[in-house]
This record gives sequence, structure tokens and C-alpha cells, in this order.
Amino acid sequence: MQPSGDVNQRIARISAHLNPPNLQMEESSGLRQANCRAKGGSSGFKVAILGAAGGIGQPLAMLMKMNPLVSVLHLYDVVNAPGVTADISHMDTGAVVRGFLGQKELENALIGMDLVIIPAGVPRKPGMTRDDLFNINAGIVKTLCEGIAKCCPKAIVNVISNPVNSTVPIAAEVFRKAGTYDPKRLLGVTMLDVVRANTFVAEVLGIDPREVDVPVVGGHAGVTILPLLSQVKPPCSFTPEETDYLTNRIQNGGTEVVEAKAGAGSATLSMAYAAVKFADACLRGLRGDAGVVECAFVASQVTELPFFASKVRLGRTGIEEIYPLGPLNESERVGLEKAKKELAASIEKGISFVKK
Ligand SMILES: NC(=O)c1ccc[n+]([C@@H]2O[C@H](COP(=O)([O-])OP(=O)(O)OC[C@H]3O[C@@H](n4cnc5c(N)ncnc54)[C@H](O)[C@@H]3O)[C@@H](O)[C@H]2O)c1
Ligand SMILES: O=C(O)C[C@H](O)C(=O)O
Repeated sequence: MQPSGDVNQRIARISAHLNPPNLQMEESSGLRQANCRAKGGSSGFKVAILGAAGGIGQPLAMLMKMNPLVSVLHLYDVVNAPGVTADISHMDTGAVVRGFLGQKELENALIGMDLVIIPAGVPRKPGMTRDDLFNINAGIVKTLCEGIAKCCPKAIVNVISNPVNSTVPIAAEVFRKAGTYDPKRLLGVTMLDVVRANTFVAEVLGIDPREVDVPVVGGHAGVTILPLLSQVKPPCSFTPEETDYLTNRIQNGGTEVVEAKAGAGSATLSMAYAAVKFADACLRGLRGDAGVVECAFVASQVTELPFFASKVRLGRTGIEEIYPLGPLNESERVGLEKAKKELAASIEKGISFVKK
């Protein structure tokens, strides 16, 4: 049966108001606003994902849409943001989802955000180092951070784009230039190293990975990834062979995935999981939860380097405390010296990219 004239008009009116990529309905339409679902509009947090249509961005967007702490989720990308937004917006969870496509919509994507997560940029292919991504990703991160400085300078920023050891210093320098830099609010995401370390250590110990906590310090590339196996919880000890195997596997976890994907990119699903675990910790900190502690690559005085990954306590203002490394054994002390040497160069490269 054909719809009656009235029904046709209603359908036409509804279609006119469903206007991807920004899937909001206008108040004047007489339709109930899509935003009404965001009961948390005042109580939840507003989160933007920049690079939301990518291999990490899509599962990350899905998982953030499932997070009850999120009331508004902005999905920004230079391609395919409308499609991902339409898809994710059908999930019957609380957060309102809005899509933003291309540079001209970056500012709208960022205004009012509490947390901005950045997985934008190219991933590795076999044979590449993370530093080989610098030439493309440095410029992407710089532009996105200029937008953050302008539109949501108080937001917590989680940088995922590689090379993290350089992109975090780039972000810091952009914010410093703009006069908005707050080191407590800028965090490089190294959570995947911790997630991997917990998994691999649990395999060796034959226990549930959820019971394991491995501090991973330093940075996020090769030898700069320094698992502190002497500080694993629950307390345990490893043979020298186990220590070598675990350190190697944790430091090369990213390469293991890049090689297995054989040219189709790097870790995306485990990274989205790790990014959500980390973003959730940031949001719980913002909410005022006590005792939220995770590892991250941050501005730091733990070593003589200006940035270093270590355990940080998250709170209402971002990073509220940075923990010292604690006692290291001999092989960790050697590892630390190697890590610092490479880190120093990567940090300097990021800073001078913005300064030049
Ligand atoms: N920190 C970590 O532990 C970790 C782990 C895995 C991957 N990564 C890094 O994350 C980045 C993304 O990886 P991926 O697998 O999702 O890559 P991908 O190519 O699948 O997705 C990247 C997305 O970024 C978008 N993009 C490119 N330029 C942009 C811009 N100027 N503004 C907004 N979006 C833009 C692309 O359109 C694409 O959708 C890579 O640099 C990768 O090395 C980091
Ligand atoms: O290895 C990569 O290039 C991606 C990421 O940094 C990872 O650790 O998986």
C-alpha cells in the first residue's frame, strides 16, 4: 500500500532533518531532538576522537559510545566521518554522536570538549620504524593541536598517533606557542605496552592477565619501552631467560602485529581497547574518583629528560602526581640508559619540528 499524502510529507520532513554528517535534528522541526538522549549532557563528559574513521578510530568510537561516562561523542576525520557516525549513532547507549568531516569542521568538532583522543595519522608497514611515520604524522598532530589550543584549551588530550615519543613533544610545543600549555593535561598513550606486558607476563606465570600489573616506563618505541619486571604485581620472579623473552616480546609487540598484518596496518583492535581503558581512567579522574593510576608518556622530572612514561595519578585537573621509578635491578638500569638515549633524540626532533 502507498503511504498517504500526510505520511509522505512526514517522511519528507524527517528526511530533510536527518542531515549527515552532523546527525542533529533541529529544535524548530517539532521532532524530538536527537540530543534528548544525552541525559548526561550536563553530567557526562564530552569526548572528541580525531581520526575516528581509521583502523583504531572506528572500534575506539564504538567502545566510547558504550562508556556510561560519555554524554557527547564527536567523531572527526578527513574521510568517511558521516558513515562511521551514522553507524555508531544507532547504538542504544546514552551518548549523543555527531560527525565532522574535513578541516573546515575541525573547530566545531572541538568546541566544548573535555577529552580529545588523537589516533589520526598513518600506521607502519613491515620494515618501518615508528619514526619513519614522523614526516606525515608530525604535521597532522600539529594541525589538530592548533585546533585544540583554539577551541578547547582546557581539554585533556590523549595522543595515540606515532611516533608518540615525538608527537607528544610536538603537541606540547604547539600549546606552549599558543599560550595554553598545561603539562597536566597532555598524555601520550602507552597503555598498549602495559596491556601487552600484562598479557605476556600472565602467560608465563600461568595466571589470569586481569590479576597482573606490569609498570612499563620510558617511551613508546623499541628499546624505549621498558617493562619493570622486578615490580610486577603480584610479586614474582623470572629467570634470566624469561626476563629476556618478556622484555623482547613487550618491546616488539607492535612489530609482531605489523608483520602479522603484512602491509595492512598496525595494531587497531588491541589499541582501541587500550585507548578506551586509558580514556576511561582519565574520565574517572576528571569525575574525582580516588586512586586512578596508569602509565603514560608525560612531561616529567622523573629523569633528566623533559618527557618520560611512568605511572601517573589522574584526577580532576588531569595528572595530579607522577610517581618515581622505584628500585630498578641491574638489567633495568642498563635498559633505562639505552631508552633515555633514544628518547632524548626523538623528543628533540618533535620540539624542533614546531620551533623551526
Ligand atoms: N600509541 C600507540 O600505542 C599506538 C598503537 C597503534 C597505532 N598507533 C598509531 O595510531 C595511528 C593511527 O593508526 P590506524 O591504524 O588507526 O591508522 P589508519 O590509517 O587506519 O587510520 C588513521 C585515520 O586518520 C585519519 N587522518 C589522516 N589525517 C588526518 C587529519 N589531518 N585529521 C584527522 N584525521 C586524519 C585517516 O583518514 C584515517 O581514518 C598511527 O600513527 C599508528 O602508528 C599508536
Ligand atoms: O607498532 C606500531 O607501529 C603501532 C603501535 O605503536 C603498537 O605498538 O602497536
